Amino acid sequence: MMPNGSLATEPMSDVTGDPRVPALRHVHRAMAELRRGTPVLLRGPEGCLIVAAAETVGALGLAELSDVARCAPVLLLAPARAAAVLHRPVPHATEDEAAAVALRLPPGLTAPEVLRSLADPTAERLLPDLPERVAVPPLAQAAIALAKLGRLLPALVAAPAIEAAAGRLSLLSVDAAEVLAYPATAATSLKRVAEARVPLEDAPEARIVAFRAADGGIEHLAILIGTPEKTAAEGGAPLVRVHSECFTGDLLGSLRCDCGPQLRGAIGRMVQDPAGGVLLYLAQEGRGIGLVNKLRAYTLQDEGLDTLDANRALGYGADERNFLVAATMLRAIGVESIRLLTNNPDKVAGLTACGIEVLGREAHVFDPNGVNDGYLKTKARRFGHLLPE
Ligand SMILES: Nc1nc2c(ncn2[C@@H]2O[C@H](COP(=O)(O)OP(=O)(O)OP(=O)(O)O)[C@@H](O)[C@H]2O)c(=O)[nH]1
Ligand SMILES: [Zn+2]
Repeated sequence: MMPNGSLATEPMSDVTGDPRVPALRHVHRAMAELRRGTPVLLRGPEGCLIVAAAETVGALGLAELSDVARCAPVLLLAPARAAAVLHRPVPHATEDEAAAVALRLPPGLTAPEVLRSLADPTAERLLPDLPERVAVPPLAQAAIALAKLGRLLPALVAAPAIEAAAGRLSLLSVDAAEVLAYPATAATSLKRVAEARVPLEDAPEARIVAFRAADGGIEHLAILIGTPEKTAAEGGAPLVRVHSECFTGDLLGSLRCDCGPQLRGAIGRMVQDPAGGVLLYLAQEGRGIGLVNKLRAYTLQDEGLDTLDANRALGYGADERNFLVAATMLRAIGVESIRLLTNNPDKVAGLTACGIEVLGREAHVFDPNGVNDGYLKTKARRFGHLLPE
């Protein structure tokens, strides 16, 4: 603590020569390349794979990819999306096959709009015939992971490639291992970068501490209510809420979810609690799939899927969040034993696995509002949320 009671902020890691920075930098740049439709070269012991996101790639990116490719490109899809495209289950034998299914792309199917229709279940279906399933190239798992990190649909045009050719076109290359390690590396590199007192309507003494990872990505926030650090220093367990950002619910008051009432309700509970509280506001919108994909998931939910199946139909897992982010922030604040405000047993397990001692769970239930009734029921039925009898 600084003499005035504020938390010391720390210089960014590249200043201090953090060895994690180069790997984080490569992966962060690679995500941005995919997002703007530029191919990226993945390197691994098995060779190189040139990939471009089906959602964003255009004619230029496809031409660059073909220049570098050693053979005709395939389309990599997350298995759940591939099953929908092929109208049949897609069993897998290897780790790469569990992460991705490869489909042959006859020349006419590489038009950007056809690729997008294969990637996106909410897009108009343009494909006349079912594509053929082919062998999954090495590094497919990292390719799918990179698209997900970029909050893109997990669907990529991909081909084994020659590294020198990619270099000639100035295409970015990144180690597949760095991509797979990125979530944990970024989470453990989080540092406090700013702190301010921000009186809130419901909590006049609130403070906000901002955290940034060494990749320079989007910041996560901790809202401190009362004196949770003092409670922790004296051996007590403050109340903690791990809240994943929800633009629609938190800011707009969307009725589709229960996030708004849970956010305000958590602050209200913490103000009343003599131990104080920490509300972690994590930049993991849509359970980690991003706002754009959450909107796509909503479209699928309007067509009859529930919140879990909608995520899967997009090629994402049911919950893509990384609770190491929360654990790292709590440790930085000095709070390692907590009472957790949640109905979600996965949050308790996730934080415990990251070394946080969850001494108790407190329910955080709000009545359905007439629109989110099905969503809340799905959370209880399919995510195992614990609701009072
Ligand atoms: N993908 C997806 N995300 C959603 C949907 N509805 C809400 N979310 C996101 O879910 C996250 C909120 O989840 P949390 O409030 O942490 O809730 P939880 O994991 O259900 O557990 P609790 O702690 O019990 O509330 C936010 O990031 C929302 O944007 C949906 O239909 N699809
Ligand atoms: Zn929400």
